[in-house]
Amino acid sequence: MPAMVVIPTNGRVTRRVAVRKVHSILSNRLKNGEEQFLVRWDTTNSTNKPPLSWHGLNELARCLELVQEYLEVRQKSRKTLPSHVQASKKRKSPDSETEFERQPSPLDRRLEQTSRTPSSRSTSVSSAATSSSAPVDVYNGVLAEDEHGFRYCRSASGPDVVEIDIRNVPTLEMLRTAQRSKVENANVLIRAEYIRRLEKIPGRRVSLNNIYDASTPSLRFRYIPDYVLREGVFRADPATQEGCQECSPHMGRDIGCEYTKKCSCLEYAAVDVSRMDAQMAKEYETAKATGGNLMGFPKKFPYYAEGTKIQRAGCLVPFYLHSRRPIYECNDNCNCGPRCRNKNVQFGRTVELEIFKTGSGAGRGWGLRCPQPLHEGQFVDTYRGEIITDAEATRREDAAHSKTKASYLYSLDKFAESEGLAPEELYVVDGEFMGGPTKFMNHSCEPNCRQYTVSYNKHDCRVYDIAFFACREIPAGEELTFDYLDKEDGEEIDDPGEGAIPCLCGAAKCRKWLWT
Ligand SMILES: C[S@@+](CC[C@H](N)C(=O)[O-])C[C@H]1O[C@@H](n2cnc3c(N)ncnc32)[C@H](O)[C@@H]1O
Repeated sequence: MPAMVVIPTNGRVTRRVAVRKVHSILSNRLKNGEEQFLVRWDTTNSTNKPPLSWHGLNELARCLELVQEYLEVRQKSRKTLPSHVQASKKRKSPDSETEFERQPSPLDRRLEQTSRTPSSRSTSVSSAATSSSAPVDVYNGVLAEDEHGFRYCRSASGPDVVEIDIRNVPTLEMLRTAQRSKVENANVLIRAEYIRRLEKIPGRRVSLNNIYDASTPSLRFRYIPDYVLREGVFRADPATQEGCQECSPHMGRDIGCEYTKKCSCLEYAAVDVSRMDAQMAKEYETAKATGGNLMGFPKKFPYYAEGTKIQRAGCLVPFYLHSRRPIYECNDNCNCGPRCRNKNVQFGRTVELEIFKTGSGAGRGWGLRCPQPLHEGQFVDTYRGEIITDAEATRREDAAHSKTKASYLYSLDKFAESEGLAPEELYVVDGEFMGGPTKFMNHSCEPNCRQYTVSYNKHDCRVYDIAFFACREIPAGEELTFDYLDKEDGEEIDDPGEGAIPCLCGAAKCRKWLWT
């Protein structure tokens, strides 16, 4: 059942609009001091006269996404409006549409004229406005309520209906009014809604900070705790998720599976040559040369244990930090217990994060930072999103017509070479429309974080986690960045390609372009 739709506001009753019937928002105005938005309603047939009606923010509380999209377009078009539409700079932000000098377009004049003659009928414009001064509230329809009590506008015609052709909307008059009408309350509500959603993210607090303008990141973006698998994407059968069985069942944060040398989760982990005697080192060299089994050799554990270097507990050890080796964590099927120190990323984020506006001077849009200092090797968060096929990723990239799209796409290609996977067999994570706060991590040519492959199932070479770790000590409040290119030192770098985005990371060794 839908939530209650009638809410009392200042003694009045407000009905929410039927969100699913809303097509888009086309304009804004102030009426009696209230910020209102012109809603275009969906129709079953294509028509040049779809129903349109003006509604206040109380009624639109459930379609703030559309209000935000409209405001973004309005903001962009403000810069490109012809001068005769732009507000005179001499006048100071009038609060009401009656406060500025009007220069009605022919259509506006007609609307105005017909609204004064209720009985007149016109093929394109008619009106039932009872007062000549009353602004028109509904076009091409009449207000109605659906079966749940939500308000909408349905198509109607007749002498009482003001008609308008959608091709003329917004009219010049509407554009002028819109440009001069404040939208402060809308911006405040949009920001509050975004913060409400951030508060629902599991784990430590994620906050929003923008000292530069009234904008808020898109409400279209959905925060999700785990990957969303799209068509044609499959995870390996959970039965293949082998757990280590020969490890002791009481592994804790201070001791881990590697001491048994039999941990099958660490089977593919890096071998720790420093813990071998001469005999074992010889056997290891032979096994390596002949492709033999490396089980039984001591393995390098990815994370520092509790109690050894207390400051660094859970941080990546330098060997992993400075390599591109995948990290294999223990999983639910392991014998080692829930607190095994070889479990870290799977417990999720443990640091606070802040999404912040970098400012027009910086030019990187929104960014991410941590209000507390981070240690070298400390886990920050994973990258989340929809997992799509390689073909779907190509389709989305082509449809986007912009290099920006590529910066949200991560190919899960870590095991492509070792497992002989063809490019078209690979999956891609798209974090543009749904994901986590790491969506806001910008690129730097001298980054303070790096992305690592973390797997919980060595038999699934196509679905694994991408986890960000601090690659050096990071002071509180420093922007968290990583290198979008992520090449090995000395590895050849391709040309950035046509339409490449200039890099604004500001690093001394900046490569000047964003390789997306
Ligand atoms: C994954 S998003 C990061 C969040 C983004 N800044 C935002 O406001 O939503 C990647 C996009 O951010 C911008 N960006 C990231 N790093 C940048 C950099 N070093 N210089 C310029 N733009 C950058 C580019 O537009 C890029 O396509």
